[in-house]
Amino acid sequence: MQEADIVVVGGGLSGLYAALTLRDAGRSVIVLEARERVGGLTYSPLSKVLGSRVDLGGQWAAPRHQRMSRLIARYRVPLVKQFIDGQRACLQDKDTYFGPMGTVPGLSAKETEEYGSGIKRLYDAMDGLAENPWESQDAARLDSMTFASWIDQVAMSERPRASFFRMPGAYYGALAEEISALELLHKLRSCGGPLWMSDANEGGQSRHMMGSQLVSEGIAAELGDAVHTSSPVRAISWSADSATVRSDSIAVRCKRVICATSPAMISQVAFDPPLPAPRRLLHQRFANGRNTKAAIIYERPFWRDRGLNGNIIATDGSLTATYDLGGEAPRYGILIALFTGRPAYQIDALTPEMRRTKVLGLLAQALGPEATQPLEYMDQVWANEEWSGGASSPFLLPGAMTTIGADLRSACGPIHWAGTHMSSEFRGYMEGALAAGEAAANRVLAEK
Ligand SMILES: Cc1cc2nc3c(=O)[nH]c(=O)nc-3n(C[C@H](O)[C@H](O)[C@H](O)COP(=O)(O)OP(=O)(O)OC[C@H]3O[C@@H](n4cnc5c(N)ncnc54)[C@H](O)[C@@H]3O)c2cc1C
Repeated sequence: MQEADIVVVGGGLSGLYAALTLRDAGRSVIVLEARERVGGLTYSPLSKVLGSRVDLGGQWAAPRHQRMSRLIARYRVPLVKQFIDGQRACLQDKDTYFGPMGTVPGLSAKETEEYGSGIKRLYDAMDGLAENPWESQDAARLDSMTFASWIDQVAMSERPRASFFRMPGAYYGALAEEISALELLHKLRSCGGPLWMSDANEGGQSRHMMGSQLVSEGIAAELGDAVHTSSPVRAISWSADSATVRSDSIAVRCKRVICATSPAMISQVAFDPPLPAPRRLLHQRFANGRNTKAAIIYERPFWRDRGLNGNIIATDGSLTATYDLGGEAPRYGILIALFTGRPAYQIDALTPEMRRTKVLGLLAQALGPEATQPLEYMDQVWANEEWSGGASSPFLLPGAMTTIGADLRSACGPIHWAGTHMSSEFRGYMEGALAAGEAAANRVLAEK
């Protein structure tokens, strides 16, 4: 049996950053990661055509994401300004509309005005929340409804209303019909609000990495042989001040444990004694959403010839969005396509070959027939991933935040919690994962 001060369960960004923080403070740490790779929801396979990495998980990181920005610089991860010169396309059934970024091409002036009023209502609701959302004046009411019920209170016609329904999917993979309104509003607030989050000019989508997994790999390299991959944790036995963590490859006795996986994954670990009821109930009330991402490489960015910037959205719910990742002067055409929330349910039901045909068909509707002839196509269905069970971020169901949300960060004896869903800033994002990892490490360090 090995020994360490702290065992971290999960080698995603949150667990790795917790381990780095503890190691830098002089503690001995062991990280146990189930997959054969580190990075969790940051996953950047090699593109054979590009000869470099492409991201099928987290990717955009703005300067406001301070921890992430420091690590990007530290590990020299390629960072590219989002290309947005030209018009975006919007799919509506068989039709395609074109217009400037920041607008929804094809919406009438009345629909655009209704959408704007809805956004104002959303910001008013977000701004009224307390830092601990369960302490907000309106907490009980907002937590008693799904975001779909919240939308019902705003007078909007069909298409602006549908845009609001897609919001939880776009940002967290969730359906409006399942996520607590309080949870969604708090998540959006913690991430800077939807207007900033989706702003590809100056905001949350203004810069993207080409290889976000390089950050996780960089931290893992610093931690060296303290990181064990292919080592899924199956059991944790614990007392007031120590624990033994058993994975498929190793058993470690330690003083503290930080669990940095999604709650759905933690529920598969056998705890002895069992976790206290509030904690178990909390884990059961976190759901995972759906998020499927494709990367498509072309000989050249042919859409730019027609004044298009490669950004496609859809008011018919066929896809969430596509983006041109080539930057200013690309050698190849590089697109990524996102299917999140309800569009992911549709695409995930297809075979890999049918998925490819479907994605290329949608691209061709907006960009022209050349879109059906890529040099390379890759995709990742996150719902099929054994050690994630969905993406892009665990979210709470109605009623949970106001009843057991206050237990979110409490330790259970020697067991502490991390993961992006635990963060009070940029919750659901890579920056949130780092912040939650750092906070968990600091809570451990603050103990005697
Ligand atoms: C398609 C997609 C697009 C995204 N886009 C963005 C974006 O542009 N910008 C952004 O900031 N964020 C984005 N995100 C979200 C971001 O990637 C995540 O919030 C972040 O990476 C989560 O990190 P984490 O460490 O909290 O969790 P995870 O990455 O889920 O890490 C948990 C780790 O625990 C491991 N594990 C699970 N069970 C066990 C076990 N029993 N034993 C040992 N290990 C276990 C898992 O294998 C995993 O490695 C995106 C996510 C996806 C999927």
